[in-house]
Amino acid sequence: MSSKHPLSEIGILFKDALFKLINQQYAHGSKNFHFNITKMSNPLKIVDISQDDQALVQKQLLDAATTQGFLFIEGHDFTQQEVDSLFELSNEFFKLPHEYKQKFPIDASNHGYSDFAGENLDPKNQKKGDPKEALNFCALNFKTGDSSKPIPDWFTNDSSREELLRGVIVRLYKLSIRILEILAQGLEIEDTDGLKGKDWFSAKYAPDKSSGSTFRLLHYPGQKSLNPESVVRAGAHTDYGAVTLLFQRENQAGLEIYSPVSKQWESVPFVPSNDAGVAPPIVVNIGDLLSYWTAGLLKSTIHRVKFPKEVQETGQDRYSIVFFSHPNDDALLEPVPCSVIRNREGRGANNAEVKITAREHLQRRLAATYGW
Ligand SMILES: O=C(O)CCC(=O)C(=O)O
Ligand SMILES: [Fe+2]
Repeated sequence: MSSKHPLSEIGILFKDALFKLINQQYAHGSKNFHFNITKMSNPLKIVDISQDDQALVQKQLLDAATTQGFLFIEGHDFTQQEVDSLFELSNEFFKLPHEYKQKFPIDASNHGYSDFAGENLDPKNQKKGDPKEALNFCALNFKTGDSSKPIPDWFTNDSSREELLRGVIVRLYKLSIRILEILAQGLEIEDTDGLKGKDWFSAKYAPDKSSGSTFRLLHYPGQKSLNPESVVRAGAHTDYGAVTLLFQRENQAGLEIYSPVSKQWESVPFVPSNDAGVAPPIVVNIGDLLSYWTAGLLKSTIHRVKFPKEVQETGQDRYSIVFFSHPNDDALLEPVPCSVIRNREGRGANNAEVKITAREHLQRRLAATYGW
């Protein structure tokens, strides 16, 4: 278990206070809170990471990461067919008998099947766990895409399922590293001890060393009979890692962010691809660890999943596929050597008295979520 440290405490106190404020507004039915959600517009930037002008990519990515903390990226190399197959796989898995899925219960490392109501992402404000089920793959080796922990044999008994899974896991890891390199360049991190500034974050991402990185399949059943305004499918939370990548599907909306810019809940829509063969833009967000590491410059934005009215009317299930990218467990979260972060004195990892590892950071966040 990690030892507590004052700055993280301050961060948690701040978040608790913010959650409380949000929930007070919620309880009082504040119009601003409920009805200012812009349904069809997209509050997030879409950044094409394959543009020739990489300096522009760096600027756009950094701008999004320091404002909304969420963005879409296009110019990745995932095909529509691949993402369709992945959702098909997830769909089929969740259709398997409940008794089968329960044979792989989620463990203390966050690996395995998390049953309905098994996870409470907002324990301070929500009595019951979220109405969703999930399958987490942890202890991942990114040279092979394998987990060193048991995963349901439904995947491993079929080579096409296993291949698909492994390939996607490795490529999501690589894409997250690419994003971290672009951010490092945008931040103009200095070269240190033979380490290029560009590699400051990614140097702590050895593919075969243990990390908190998690690949996750999620299923939120549709619930036609419920009141959409009152039901939360995934409680308000921030992600724990460095960056998160998320695939979602058309007509299965529900993701919302508490925007640091507008100070309101905003819907994250599904954005279709411009090219039929290419998968839609991927949702990317900054997690707590990277926010801590960058002394709060990059924003780890609170988000949740709800039942928007249209989804409540159709009774659509939501499936999402998420990759939480974390540095190696032993990565020391040392102050980032660049002027824009150095100037943020006394915050996050800039506090010289407080040096924690990525593993310590993760352990305390998981403990809060699952009530360990
Ligand atoms: O399903 C979603 O869109 C959100 C999932 C999420 O935020 C999470 O699992 O951390
Ligand atoms: Fe999340």
